[in-house]
Parts: sequence; structure tokens; C-alpha cells
Amino acid sequence: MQILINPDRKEWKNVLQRPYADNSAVLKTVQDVLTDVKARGDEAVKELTKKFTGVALDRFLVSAEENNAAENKVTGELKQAIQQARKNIEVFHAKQLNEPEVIETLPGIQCWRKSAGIEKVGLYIPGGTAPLFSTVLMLAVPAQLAGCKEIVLCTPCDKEGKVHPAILYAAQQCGITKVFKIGGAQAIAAMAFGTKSVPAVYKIFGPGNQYVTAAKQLVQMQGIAIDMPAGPSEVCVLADETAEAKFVAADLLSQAEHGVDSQVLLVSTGLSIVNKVQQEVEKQLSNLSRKEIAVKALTNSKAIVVNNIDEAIDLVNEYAAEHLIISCKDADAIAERITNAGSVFIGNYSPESVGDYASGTNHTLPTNGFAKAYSGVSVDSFVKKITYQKLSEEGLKNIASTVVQMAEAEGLDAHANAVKVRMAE
Ligand SMILES: NC(=O)c1ccc[n+]([C@@H]2O[C@H](COP(=O)([O-])OP(=O)(O)OC[C@H]3O[C@@H](n4cnc5c(N)ncnc54)[C@H](O)[C@@H]3O)[C@@H](O)[C@H]2O)c1
Ligand SMILES: N[C@H](CO)Cc1c[nH]c[nH+]1
Ligand SMILES: [Zn+2]
Repeated sequence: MQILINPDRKEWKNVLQRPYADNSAVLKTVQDVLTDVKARGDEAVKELTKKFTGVALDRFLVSAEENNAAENKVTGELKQAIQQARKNIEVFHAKQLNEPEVIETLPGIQCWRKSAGIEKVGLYIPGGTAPLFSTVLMLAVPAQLAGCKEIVLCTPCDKEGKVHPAILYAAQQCGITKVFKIGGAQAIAAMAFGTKSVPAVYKIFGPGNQYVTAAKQLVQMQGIAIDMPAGPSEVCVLADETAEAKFVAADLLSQAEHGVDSQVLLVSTGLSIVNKVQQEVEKQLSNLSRKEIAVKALTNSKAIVVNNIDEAIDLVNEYAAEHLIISCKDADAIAERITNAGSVFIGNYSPESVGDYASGTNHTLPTNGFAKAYSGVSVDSFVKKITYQKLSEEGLKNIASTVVQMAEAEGLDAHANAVKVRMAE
């Protein structure tokens, strides 16, 4: 991890750049995948799966037998953990549902807004380097709460053509029945355009690698909605001298192990904590099964020492991390000053892993600085909000002159007439 001391503000943009900023080669590959799947459907999906993963599939839908077999392969302890996590996620997300409230803007003019679940949604569950069954819960629970009628799930399979049993178990727990064993850009294309076996959906959700994220962004240009660009995982830890180096190192490594393109950032007001964290990182690395991946991700990562806490807060707001951990003396007060982050973890006992799995908040979050403008997935992501209005004759009288004045001033006589014709009766 590179250490930078007091970089000039003018340099922040460069310093805070994410790895692999130039994705033109990925975009080219993905564009070809999309064109192929759109033209040739299932045949293209089969060929591309073989090409990118080496797996030859003759069908994509996970069968009832595969589902039953998977249930038997998940241990009782893991089943309990999945159920506990699912419950917490449901409790947290259920509070996001709200009843429509009718507002009377003028006597006789009633306006309201109602949420309607998006009818057809596609969930992408990453599975290239780790079977992220926790993501099933993060997407399927809010989709079900929102009332989405058709929920399709795509996830890559292993070399034997099998989907990880915990992914299937989590899907069962969330009432998802259509699971397709395809991944990458070809899965996004299949859900976007539809194929003989994969239904087309209106909106696609879920994180993924660069290929998946690019595919989502490109299908969006063709009219299919997406949740957000949720790419390689990242965490920023803001730590002062009161932070526990062991905890900070563990948090940094927890995201570095996701992928070689992950980025972790340590921002601090003192060099001594940075040095201690570096030593801890070295120590803890040796015990990790995904050490190679974490080591590569650490080469993209930085520790930045700044002059004071105000500068540190400006820097983390500029970075707009997917996850921000605040390990500082005044963590609560600092949290109040955070304007850009996907999800914030306050204090020494709030590791990001807890939000990744089970506290109840969603782990599908904007990466790559998109937290400046995007929110993470919530029930809201799965609904559209339809506005309604109902006017009585008195209500129309109360607003008529306002509308007529404005319509005529815009030169739109027909608009004005739609009101006048009713008032003339
Ligand atoms: N932002 C979030 O909320 C969030 C949440 C969880 C995971 N993540 C991120 O999701 C990512 C998961 O990535 P993953 O790779 O493990 O799984 P993945 O399922 O996203 O991608 C695997 C698929 O990518 C395709 N692929 C791989 N190499 C390719 C190539 N050279 N050309 C074309 N296609 C190729 C293959 O089809 C493969 O099946 C990680 O980067 C992780 O950090 C992000
Ligand atoms: N940290 C990931 C989001 O960036 C989510 C995840 C899933 N499993 C473990 N972690
Ligand atoms: Zn994680």
C-alpha cells in the first residue's frame, strides 16, 4: 500500500483515482457480447459461456432436482445464519415501505403518489471468484417486499455446471424460483433482451466485475433500467490515533480480498497509526486463503496522511467510497459531516463485514465515486412511484386561471382550452 503524506488538494483527483479507470477494452468486448446475444439468444449465451468460463451448458434453468440437492448440501449452521441475515434485512427494508398520503394542495385538488413494484426484475449474483449468496438476500428481499411479480436470477456456475448450493438455498428462502446458471455480460444481455429460455426484464440489479458493470451500463442506453454501477468493492477507513490498528487492517483486507481490482484506502491524521496498520496488514495477510488477490488489490491501494481532521473529512467526501469506516475518537460527530458514501460504519466495533452480511442494511452499493450521486439498493429501487390527482369541479375552479395564464403565456392554446372548456359549462 503506497503511503502519501499531505498531498496537495490540487492533486486529490489523481490521488483518489480508482484502478482500471480506462475500460475501453472491456467496453468493446461487452458491446460484442450484447450484440451477439441480442441477435442469437440462447445459442450465443452458450458459446460465450464456453468461451469465457470453459463451461459447456445445454440448459440454463436450475432444475427442481438441483435445488433439492443443494438444500441438502448446506449445513444446519449456515442455514441458520442465512435465515438470521434474511430476517434482519427484511426488518430493515420493510420500514422503507410507506403508505400513500393524499395531499390537498388547494381545496378540491387532491394529489398523491403510490409505489408500484416493477413487474419484471433481473437479479445478478456474482460468482466468478466467490459465490456471493449474501447478495441473493440483499436483492431478493427488497424485490419481494416491493411486490415485483417476476423475479429472474442469474449467476455463474462452477466448472461442473453447478450453482453454489448456498446461492440456491438463499434463493429458496426468498421465494425465487427462476435461477439461471449464467454469468458475466452474457447474463446481463439475456435478461435485458430476453432469449428463448431467459425472460426479458425491465430493470437489472446487482454487483459484478468490470464486464458485468459495463454490460449494465450499456443495456441502460438501450432502455433497460439498472440499479446503479456497482463495480469492484472498495472501502475507505478514516482512522485517527485512537483507532485499533488490528481492526483497521482487518477491515482493509476484508475488501481487498474481493478482487484484484478492489481498492482500499486508509485516511489518517497521523503517520504512526498508518505504520501500525501496515505492519498488521502484513501479519494478517499470511493467514488469508485469498492472499494472492488481496496482495494485488493492495497494490491499487493507498494510505493518505493529511494535516487535520477537517481535511480528512473533505478527502473522504471527495473519494465517495462505497463503504466508509470511521475509526476516530469523535466518530459520531464525523459521521454527521459525511456527504458522500454508500454506507457508513461508525466506531471501532462496526466492521464492514457486518453490513456485508447481516446487520440489515444493503450491501449493493455505488462504487467508483458514484456515491456522490447514487444511493445503494433499497425497496425504492424496486418500485416506480406513480402520481395521481383528482379534482372536484370546485378544485378546477380554484386552479383554472393559474393554468390558463401559464398555458397561454407558453403559446399552448389547446392546453388552456382543456381547462376553459370545462369552466364554460
Ligand atoms: N459494489 C457492490 O455492491 C459489490 C457487491 C458484491 C461484490 N462486488 C464486486 O463484484 C465483483 C464480482 O466479480 P467476479 O469476477 O467474482 O464475478 P462476476 O459474477 O461478476 O463475473 C464473473 C463472470 O465474468 C465473465 N468474465 C470473466 N472474465 C472475462 C473476460 N476476460 N471477458 C469476458 N467476460 C469475462 C465471465 O462470464 C464470468 O462468469 C467483485 O469485483 C466484487 O468486488 C461488488
Ligand atoms: N463487500 C461487498 C460489496 O462491495 C459485499 C459482499 C458480499 N459478500 C461479502 N461482501
Ligand atoms: Zn465484502
